[in-house]
Amino acid sequence: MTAVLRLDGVEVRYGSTTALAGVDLTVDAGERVAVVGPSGAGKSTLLALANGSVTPTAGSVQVFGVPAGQLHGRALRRLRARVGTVHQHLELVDQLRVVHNVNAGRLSRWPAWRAAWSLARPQGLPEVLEALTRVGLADRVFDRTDQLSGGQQQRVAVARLLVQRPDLVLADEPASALDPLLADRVLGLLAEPAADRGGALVASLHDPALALRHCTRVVGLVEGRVELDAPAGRLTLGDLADFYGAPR
Ligand SMILES: Nc1ncnc2c1ncn2[C@@H]1O[C@H](COP(=O)(O)OP(=O)(O)OP(=O)(O)O)[C@@H](O)[C@H]1O
Repeated sequence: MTAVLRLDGVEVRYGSTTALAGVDLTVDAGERVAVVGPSGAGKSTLLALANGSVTPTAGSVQVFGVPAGQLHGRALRRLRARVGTVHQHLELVDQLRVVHNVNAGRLSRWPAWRAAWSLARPQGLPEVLEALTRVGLADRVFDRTDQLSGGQQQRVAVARLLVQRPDLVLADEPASALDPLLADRVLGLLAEPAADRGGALVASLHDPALALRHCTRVVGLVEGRVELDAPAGRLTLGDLADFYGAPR
């Protein structure tokens, strides 16, 4: 079986900073992986490798069996359509209405004329409304995105991913601005491709309880190295507190 994501001996350096050092990690279909670790441990860098926005200084990264970073043209677009990211900084266009930001999730599947036409007359509205309903924002579809709160904008980014329908979901702190009920709802949505379509979820999560509730596996990074890799079912909140070195 081809792994959804495979990192072999990966190192990433930004100038004199080593963000990841000798990381080996294989994520198989159906897995929901929580990436945990202190601030600066390399979690975002790991996710960025998986969507090709960062290339390794050493080692190799394969996504669905294909070397990421070595693709061009149609093959690259095909891979990008299968990988959906909820970025830590969301990457929404503030001045656009919510509908346009959600539709951005499927631009790679649309011809250029349809994408351009959609700015004047939004295309595929039923699917956009369905995605927004699932994140609890159906009533904000035509609002300007910068009029939404931080947590609402985070849910727009999740709705954008839902209309994309990716197989591999990469989520960088996707619930950081959400209340506990919404956080659970959003994690459930992000886990669907892993549960239903043979995809996978890799999510950076600072909340250990969310990680244990929604993920099948926990990978812990410390200073760019994998220091913990265990099935979520074998870990307790106390284990994760120990991992972070928190007093219990
Ligand atoms: N573009 C960059 N240029 C220089 N250094 C960077 C860059 N991106 C990340 N780093 C450094 O790489 C290391 C890992 O950063 P990364 O963002 O992957 O950590 P993180 O675990 O996601 O942190 P956080 O939990 O605070 O988001 C840090 O020391 C960071 O300062």
